[in-house]
Amino acid sequence: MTPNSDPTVQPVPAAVVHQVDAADTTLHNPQYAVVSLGSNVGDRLEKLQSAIDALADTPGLKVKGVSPVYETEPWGVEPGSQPSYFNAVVVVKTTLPPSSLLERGHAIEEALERTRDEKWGPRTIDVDIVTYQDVVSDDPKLTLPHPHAHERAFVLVPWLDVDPEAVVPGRGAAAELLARLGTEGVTARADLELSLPE
Ligand SMILES: Nc1ncnc2c1ncn2[C@@H]1O[C@H](COP(=O)(O)OP(=O)(O)OP(=O)(O)O)[C@@H](O)[C@H]1O
Ligand SMILES: Nc1nc2c(c(=O)[nH]1)N=C(CO)CN2
Repeated sequence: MTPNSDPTVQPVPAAVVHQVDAADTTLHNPQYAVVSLGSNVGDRLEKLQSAIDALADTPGLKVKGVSPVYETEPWGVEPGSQPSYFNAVVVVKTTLPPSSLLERGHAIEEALERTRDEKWGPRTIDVDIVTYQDVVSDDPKLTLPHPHAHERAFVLVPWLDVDPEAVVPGRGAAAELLARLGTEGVTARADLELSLPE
């Protein structure tokens, strides 16, 4: 039988071949992203762990590293106006594009009953995309790197624990940025631990 003589075999349209090839490239080309987690309402450690577990349950995403836990003074608000945060940083390897990773972050925030009452208000959980590879974008829906990452010691300190060579694209080495900022208000909670899901 010649290749095209079987009447049950339909030719695959070129557009579909192209899409499948593109998807295949993505599947074989996972990207690294850095995600910052913060909680200052409820059982803060449990919220961070639930967010990590939910990230690990995401198809197309593997959690590669989880930082230690830090207790941090609320940044960007009146001192004493909010409870302290627990913060951590997670490194993930993913085939999800940045927009889908953001959507997943929002879904995790919703599942953990995050409310959005005020800018930088207290929250059960905050899931921020710090970097997605070395992508730079000023889209307000997803700004990359995160527009405040370079000025937040509560992001840079745990990030440097999991990646001492970390770089904020367009801003420079995280270690140098942190040296300028200082680590005041960021305290290691060595008595607490987050686990990397199996
Ligand atoms: N890198 C990013 N990571 C997460 N959200 C982002 C990012 N860039 C832009 N956004 C947008 O910011 C919007 C507001 O996010 P959110 O309510 O979590 O802000 P916030 O946590 O109060 O402040 P901040 O973003 O300064 O930490 C989101 O709906 C999202 O579309
Ligand atoms: N210490 C600390 N301060 C914050 C945090 C946070 O996660 N930790 N998140 C904010 C909004 O995303 C605003 N301020």
